[in-house]
Order: sequence, then structure tokens, then C-alpha cells
Amino acid sequence: MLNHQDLGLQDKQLIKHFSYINGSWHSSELQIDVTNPANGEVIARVANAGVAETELAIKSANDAFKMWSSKSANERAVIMKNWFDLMIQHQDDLARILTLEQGKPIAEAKGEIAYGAAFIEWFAEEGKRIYGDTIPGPSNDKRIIVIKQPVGVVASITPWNFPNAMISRKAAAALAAGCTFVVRPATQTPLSALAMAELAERAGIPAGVFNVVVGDDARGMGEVLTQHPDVDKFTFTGSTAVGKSLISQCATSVKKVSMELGGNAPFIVFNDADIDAAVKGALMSKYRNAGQTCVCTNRIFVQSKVLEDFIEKFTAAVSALTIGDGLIDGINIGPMISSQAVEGVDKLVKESVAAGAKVILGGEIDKAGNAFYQPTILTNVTNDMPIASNEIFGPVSPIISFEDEDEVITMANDTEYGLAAYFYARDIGLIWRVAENLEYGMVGINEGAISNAAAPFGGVKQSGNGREGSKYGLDDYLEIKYLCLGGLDK
Ligand SMILES: NC(=O)c1ccc[n+]([C@@H]2O[C@H](COP(=O)([O-])OP(=O)(O)OC[C@H]3O[C@@H](n4cnc5c(N)ncnc54)[C@H](O)[C@@H]3O)[C@@H](O)[C@H]2O)c1
Ligand SMILES: O=C[C@H](O)CS(=O)(=O)O
Repeated sequence: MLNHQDLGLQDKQLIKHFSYINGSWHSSELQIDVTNPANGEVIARVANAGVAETELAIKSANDAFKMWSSKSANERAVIMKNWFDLMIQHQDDLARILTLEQGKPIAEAKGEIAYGAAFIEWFAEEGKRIYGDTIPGPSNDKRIIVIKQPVGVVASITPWNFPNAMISRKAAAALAAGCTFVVRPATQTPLSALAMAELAERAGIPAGVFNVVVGDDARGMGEVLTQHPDVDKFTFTGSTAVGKSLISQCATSVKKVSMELGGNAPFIVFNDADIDAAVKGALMSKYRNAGQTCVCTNRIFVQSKVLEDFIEKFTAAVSALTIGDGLIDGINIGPMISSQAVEGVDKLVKESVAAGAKVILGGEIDKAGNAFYQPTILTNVTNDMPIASNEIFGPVSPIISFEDEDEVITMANDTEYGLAAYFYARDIGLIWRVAENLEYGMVGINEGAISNAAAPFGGVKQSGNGREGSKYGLDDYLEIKYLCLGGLDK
């Protein structure tokens, strides 16, 4: 196992080995190995918390709620701004920790830290704008008043693909609203979450307000987080399959729920598109994090007149991508999270080739190691092939040709998912029709990078419910209370 010195951090105190509960670091007998997906090296061992520690974290959050929610929005904002400042101050170390445990290229990891911190900065301010209403009453002796209050204790489970930003996108909104927070991060990537807890403590976030429980008993810990009577709201980011199971668990106590789930993003190139811009946008939206993002392009639809031109330019661009250890500057494609993930992607490719798809680039596990999959392009793909109907979650671009607008809208919408969609066109009438007819929560128009803290991130259909980021992102952490003031005519 590497020791702290080998990890190359400026601030070695950012590597934490214990769950963070009620302002203290909690050891456990068993341990979990945290491995670098690029080479399989054990980079750290963390204590393996379980149901008991999860229950303790919820109790701590419940005990801290009155104190935290009674602070003014300004007081909470000052502390959250400290947290933001520390995240930016330690951006390089946090990014290195992230790449070591998750694999993404270091430049992307630095981008994720800035993206994650942006939610803390954004919601520190939004918390000051939680407005209510006064509504004209039905008679002159009554007044209707609406106030908004924090929902209470928030429990969450987050994925490995954005181990910093998926936590801060939730925790920042929760804390700004006056809620307290418990997160169980993915087992593969606990170090980023624990480093966030270390900086939260340094920022002055009080004990019990922000808690991180790390353990590999996902099911057992999940049952506590979704069913404990002191949890008022549950929020999850991950696959649709797991999300469905967690929603049903939350039903037992009618918890407030928000879900950020899977995707199957169409990327549509129309005849009048700027092809060079479309190639750039497709590269960004497809190959970020080796294709392991929920909003990654999953199907590329190209209108027939520009098909050959797009394929030629896109193939040249993808061929230029470099694959290797994410810690090496200039690497574009790092390892996937595991060799099992690679095998799953390779299976989709092979099954689709058997059904008639053609590999024009890549299509194999890379010589860099068994967790590396070559940036791949398939042509002659149809919408019903496995590579098109499944969320790939890997660096593979299936290209599907189409003739007209109605045909491509029908194909693009023919999925249970509805998270992100992208299209490139110039005709303003077509832009409005396509934007309104795509059944997705987020649509990039002549743009492949759409995620930012000011925008409402979320999906429709089986991609989830609720929104994270933007002025809408607080709604999931607030309850509306209606006050009816009577007897005012005396
Ligand atoms: N919509 C979004 O914002 C968003 C963001 C990131 C990832 N995702 C989706 O997440 C998926 C990839 O991430 P993943 O492989 O970590 O997803 P996953 O659903 O397998 O795991 C997500 C989290 O849930 C935990 N988990 C798994 N089974 C559980 C159970 N039975 N009970 C409780 N917890 C359980 C995991 O340990 C992990 O922490 C993709 O589908 C991707 O689209 C969506
Ligand atoms: O994959 C999950 C993230 O939500 C992607 S993004 O960084 O928010 O675009």
C-alpha cells in the first residue's frame, strides 16, 4: 500500500481513514482497500463503517438540526463561504486524491473540484433568498401568509464517477436551507468525501451538520438511510435500477425524495449544423471521464447529407485522444472504474457488432491495462442495438443516420431515460421545434458542455425527479407552510 508520502499531496492531512460523525473521526475494526483503477495499487485503507455508524450519524444530524436551522442565512453563508475558499485553496490536492481513487484525468479532476465548490458558493448566497408570500385573503378579516422552512435531516447516497461534486451539489443546498446532512459515498471513492469533511471541519461547520459514513454494506446502510424515522428527506445519485429500489424503501415512511439517475443522451447533427462545432461538442459530451457521466452522449444521430463529413472529422478528432494514467498531464482518457466496467462496455460493443454495427475505431481493451478501453466509434448502428438502447457508461460512440426531423425525434425519445440531450442546427424554427419535442430535462443546443451551478440539473421519465443547482435547487430541501391569520377585523 502506498503511504501518505507516496500520494504526492501538499497537505497530507487531507487523507482521512475514518468516517466523520458528529465532528469526530470514527474508526471501525474492518477496513476497506481504496485502489487506483489505473494500476490496481492500494492507495489507502479506510475504516469500514456499517449500520451502527449510520444510525449514529443520523442521530448526530438530528441533534444538530435545531442549532443549525436557527442560525440566520447570513451566518450559514459565512461558514459555507469558508468551506468554498478551502476547497479552492486545496484544489490541486483534492483533484489528485480524486484522480488517484477514481481515475479521471487530472485536468478533469481539477474541473470537478471547481464545479463542486461552485455549488457551495452558489447556495451560500441562494440561502439568503428563500422568500415566502403574502396572498390576498378570501375576506378582510383574514390574511394568508406562506413561509418556507428546512425539511430537517437529509440522508444521501452518491456514486463514484463524481466523488466530490455529487456530494457538494446536494450538501450545499441542504446546508444553505438549514438542513443537516448525512452522506454514504460509493465504496470505490471514499477519500474525496472524507477530504470534504476535513475541510468542512476547518471551515467551522459545526459537529453533526455534515456527516460522512464510509462502508461497503451499501444495502444495509441504505435501508437505514431510507427508512430511519429521524431522516426527513432522502436524495440519491446513481443508476435507475438502484434508484427505484431506494424510492420504494423511502415509501415506508413517505420521505421527501429526489433522484438523479441514469441517462441515454441523444446527440443530433442536422444537415445545417456547423460540423466542426458539432465534432467538438460530441467529443466533449462523449469522452469526458472516459464516457462515465450520466449526461454523456450515448447515441449520435447524423442527418444523411452530412454523415460522411461528420464521420471523417469526428474519427480524426477521436483518434487524437490520448489514453493512460490520469495523473499524467495531457492524458485525455483515463481508466474506467474497474475491469468489470470495461468488460460490460466491451460486451455491448461485441453484441452490437454481431447485430450489424461496424467498428471504425477502437473497440478493444487497451494495452495500457485491463481497466482501459479504447476510444471507440461504431457506425451502421440502429436504435434497437444493445449499444444504443443501454446506457454505455464508457468511451464508445454509436453513430446512427437519419433522414428527417420527425424520424430522429421519435428515435431520440424512444428510451425510458430523459436526462440530457444535445443537437446542432442553425435554422431557428427547427431549433425551437426540436428543443420542445425532445423528452429530456436538459437540452444542449450547439453546446456539448451544459453542467453548471446556475442551471437546474435533472431529468424526466426514469432519469429521476427534482433539480440540483440553480434557484430551483433549494426547493427539494424546503417545506412550504401556510399561515392563515384570522380575526383581523376586530
Ligand atoms: N443523474 C445524475 O446526476 C447522475 C450522476 C452520476 C451518476 N449517475 C448514474 O449512476 C450510474 C453509475 O454510477 P454507479 O455505478 O455508482 O451507480 P449505482 O447505482 O450502482 O451506485 C450508486 C451508489 O449507490 C450505492 N448502492 C448500490 N446498490 C445499492 C443498494 N442496493 N442500496 C443502497 N445503495 C446502493 C453504491 O454503492 C453507490 O454509492 C449511472 O447510471 C449514471 O447514469 C447519475
Ligand atoms: O455524471 C454525473 C454528473 O452529474 C455529470 S456533470 O458533471 O454534472 O455534468
